[in-house]
Amino acid sequence: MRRAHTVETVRAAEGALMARLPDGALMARAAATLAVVCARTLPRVYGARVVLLVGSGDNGGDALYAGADLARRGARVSALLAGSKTHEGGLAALRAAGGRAWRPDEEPERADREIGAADLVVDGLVGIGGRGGLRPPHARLAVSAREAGAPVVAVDLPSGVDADTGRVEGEAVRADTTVCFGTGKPGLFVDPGAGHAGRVVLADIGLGPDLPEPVLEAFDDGDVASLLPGPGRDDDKYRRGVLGVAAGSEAYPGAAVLCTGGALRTGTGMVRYLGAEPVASRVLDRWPEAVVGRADPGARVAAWVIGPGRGTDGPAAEELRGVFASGVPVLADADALTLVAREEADPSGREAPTLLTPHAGELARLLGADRADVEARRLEHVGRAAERFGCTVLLKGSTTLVATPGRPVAAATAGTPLLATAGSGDVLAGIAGSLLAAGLPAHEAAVCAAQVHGRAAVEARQGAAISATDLWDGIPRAVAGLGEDNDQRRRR
Ligand SMILES: NC(=O)C1=CN([C@@H]2O[C@H](COP(=O)(O)OP(=O)(O)OC[C@H]3O[C@@H](n4cnc5c(N)ncnc54)[C@H](O)[C@@H]3O)[C@@H](O)[C@H]2O)[C@@H](O)CC1
Ligand SMILES: [K+]
Repeated sequence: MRRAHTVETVRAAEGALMARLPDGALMARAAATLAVVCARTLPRVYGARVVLLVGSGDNGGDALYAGADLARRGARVSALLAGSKTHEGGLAALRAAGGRAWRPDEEPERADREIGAADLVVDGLVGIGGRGGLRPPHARLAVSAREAGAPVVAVDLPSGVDADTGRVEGEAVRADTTVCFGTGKPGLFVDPGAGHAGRVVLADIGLGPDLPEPVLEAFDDGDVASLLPGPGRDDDKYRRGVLGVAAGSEAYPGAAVLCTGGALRTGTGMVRYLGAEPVASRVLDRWPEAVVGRADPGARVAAWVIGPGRGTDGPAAEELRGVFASGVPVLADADALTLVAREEADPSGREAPTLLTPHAGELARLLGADRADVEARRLEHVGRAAERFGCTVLLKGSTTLVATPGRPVAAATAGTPLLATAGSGDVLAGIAGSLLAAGLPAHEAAVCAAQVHGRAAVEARQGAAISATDLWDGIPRAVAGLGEDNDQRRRR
């Protein structure tokens, strides 16, 4: 699992470490790893054309020292000095190694040409000292780098991405690889920043002992595989968990079928679908293995999923209050979230695990915030919702975030735009509900479900457009794929 810290904590940790080390030692460590990654990106270092985009801070310094290393190994290195000043030591090292340096604001077309002809572009415009959208000439260089065919390696984070939030105002560099120093930055794992970072490589510069708890943890397939419950030899269907599904209504029967399918395909012991006819029969027609019964918040289940397509009328609100009053884990989605936003039901006093799964619009309503604000600062808003309702909140989107009070926010890294399709959220609710019923804590159930859901979309159609029902087939393949990865890891 990769960890991320805010700029403030990174600066504090760097300060503490630097006080114990000789001057320049930390930057030398950073630049050495950066040079190794750059060299690996090139088919051959000798003779390669490397363009460094250099801003006025230490991020530019890292790029210059790494460029000097590549120049010593025979690369033709050119540094475009975009800032009002330049890291002196780095510039001297580059020149001593035979690299060139010049100012692109004086000859912008020449800069475009040089970037266009490069074998590798290194983005050292701004790092954690960046504030707001990129200013000229940085912005123009970011665009040229994006349009050039060469791979782009970003230093610490892609310039133009806000390190703490992932926000992008205006232009930003699009990297193929980001080499981040000491620890991840949240903006590398939260969209839109995550979409600019490419592959994230962590360079250990010895910051570990000086770092506090992270603000964010990014979960990949291996992390999720080790958390997923497998069916044990002695398990029967009750031990694997009975999930109560209170979803769907006459107007929206599909939600009931989709959610039940999501749960069954994840491997839940048994689904009890609780709702009226004709929806119950529709569920049974598609999933004969489900057990159906009338709506009953007192039904004996290990966990509940409530809300998708269920409606927001008086009986729906009463049912939700009844389910919240039960002592078992509850996942509330869709219409249930509307009822919570209207204060017709309140999960905040619950002691059993509780998971709310809003998209940005629903989260905005839950917090009385603006949707565009939620989209722009997802990390902050998901954390705020978790505090407000005293439970776990999963914010859907291209990077799914999961917040639980007192814990680092989790990011699931398997998001895909393929999931932006009607009914996909109902399937997610079923997957997460199944994991709650199997006994996973809400935080783990949520992040595992998001990862499985993302992989299921990719598995289902190998990149082609999908509909929500395709996800059913993708789920077992996704779970099996995660397990394989884990087995391989164990064998190594
Ligand atoms: N502090 C340390 O110990 C280490 C720092 N390192 C590097 O140092 C970086 C941080 O260095 P700095 O604090 O000098 O900051 P940066 O190099 O990230 O950027 C600061 C400079 O960029 C300019 N700038 C800010 N926002 C801008 C914008 N939107 N458009 C154009 N210019 C803008 C500022 O005027 C300032 O001159 C890290 O990201 C990392 O790359 C590494 O060398 C590892 C060690
Ligand atoms: K950068």
